[in-house]
Amino acid sequence: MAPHIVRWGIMATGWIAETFTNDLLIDPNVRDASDVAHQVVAVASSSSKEKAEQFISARGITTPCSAYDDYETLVADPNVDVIYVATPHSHHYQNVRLALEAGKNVLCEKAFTVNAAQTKILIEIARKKNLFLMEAVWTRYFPLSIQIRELIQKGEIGEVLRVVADTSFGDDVETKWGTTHRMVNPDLAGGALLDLGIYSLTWVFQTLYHTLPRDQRKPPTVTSQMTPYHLTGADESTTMLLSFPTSTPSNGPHPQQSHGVALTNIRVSADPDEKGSAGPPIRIQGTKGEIQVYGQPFRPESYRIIPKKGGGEIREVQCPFPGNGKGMYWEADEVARCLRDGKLESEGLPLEESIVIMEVMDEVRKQGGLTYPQKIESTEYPLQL
Ligand SMILES: NC(=O)C1=CN([C@@H]2O[C@H](COP(=O)(O)OP(=O)(O)OC[C@H]3O[C@@H](n4cnc5c(N)ncnc54)[C@H](OP(=O)(O)O)[C@@H]3O)[C@@H](O)[C@H]2O)C=CC1
Ligand SMILES: O=C1OC[C@@H](O)[C@H](O)[C@H]1O
Repeated sequence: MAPHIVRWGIMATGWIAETFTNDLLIDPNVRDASDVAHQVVAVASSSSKEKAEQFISARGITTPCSAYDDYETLVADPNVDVIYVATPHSHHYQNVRLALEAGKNVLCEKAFTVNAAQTKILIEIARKKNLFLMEAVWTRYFPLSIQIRELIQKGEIGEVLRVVADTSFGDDVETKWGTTHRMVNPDLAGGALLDLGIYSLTWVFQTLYHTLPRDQRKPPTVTSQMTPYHLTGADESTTMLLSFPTSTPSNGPHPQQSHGVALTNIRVSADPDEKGSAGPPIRIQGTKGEIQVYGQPFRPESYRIIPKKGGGEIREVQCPFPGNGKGMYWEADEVARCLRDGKLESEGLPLEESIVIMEVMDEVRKQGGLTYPQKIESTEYPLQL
């Protein structure tokens, strides 16, 4: 059967737009995804048309691909099926809304928006207009993540009661990020939480929340601490403790809560020697054993299943990246399949779950006293940022 072809429009030409587009251009057959195919048909840069043209030629795109010098023209292009939004967090609400208002489906980089109120409005608009919308949390679509969620659902490690996830870089923050880089710049909704902490939350949510039947998923309570970066006020370190209700009293003697510990830091590393000597950044602990995940939490490479004593052998599973990809093609394939099947959201990360995660981050910022400039917290539209 012929593959379902999706025509992408790329909004912005920065680092992740390059990486994502490179992955789109890898032949899906190398990852056994012959049911879908991707074409990059338009690229827009708010800086200049030349930048968009350079982006297209640097990727070696030889099929017809339009270059635009503004996002408005991109979202009006009738050849585009779906827009990939690759701008800083601060701009997601305005940029996604622009695309939705123009009738386009959207895949938007993480963190979805600056706050949950913005996310909710985007979802409302997408639903009203029958458009597909998804937060691009790529890690969720890795075969590794899918396998681990299935193992948990099959009861491989029993009831999962605790998950620890650490997404931390040990950078010389002042030298590496300065004050204006999007990683630390409050004007761009920078900081460890929205940039990296979301991956720790992803691991906590995809193991403790997403693995439950939908009607049993309940938002967690959260307590947290935050350390501001002295030069900008954005968080350089955030530590979160989440507590999920697990069962009703009628379920008998089971614990009533599972705990997620979500860590993020840009000054101390989860993997200081970059050889994994510090141990797994993710531990998923159940009553019958543990799953440990290795590699960066956003791009894990392997996992180990450690049964409780007497429960069998340790198993190690390597998860390669076919075609030398970064691993972003798996989320792109998910978008293509959803569009093919007429789905308006992805099962891997339902919109309701994106809202709950944004609400957790709102609460953590409230507890830590981190607010961003009013303009980027606003739900007003359109706004010139
Ligand atoms: N999934 C992943 O692994 C990763 C995801 N990300 C996410 O992707 C998004 C972008 O990050 P990244 O690509 O690293 O960022 P970059 O700074 O490299 O690129 C952002 C691009 O957004 C456009 N832009 C529009 N307005 C602004 C503005 N006011 N300031 C800066 N840029 C602007 C620019 O493109 P132009 O001039 O062409 O319009 C710019 O090149 C973020 O949401 C981030 O969290 C980032 C890295 C990895
Ligand atoms: O999303 C991300 O994942 C990879 C990191 O290097 C990057 O800073 C972050 O934005």
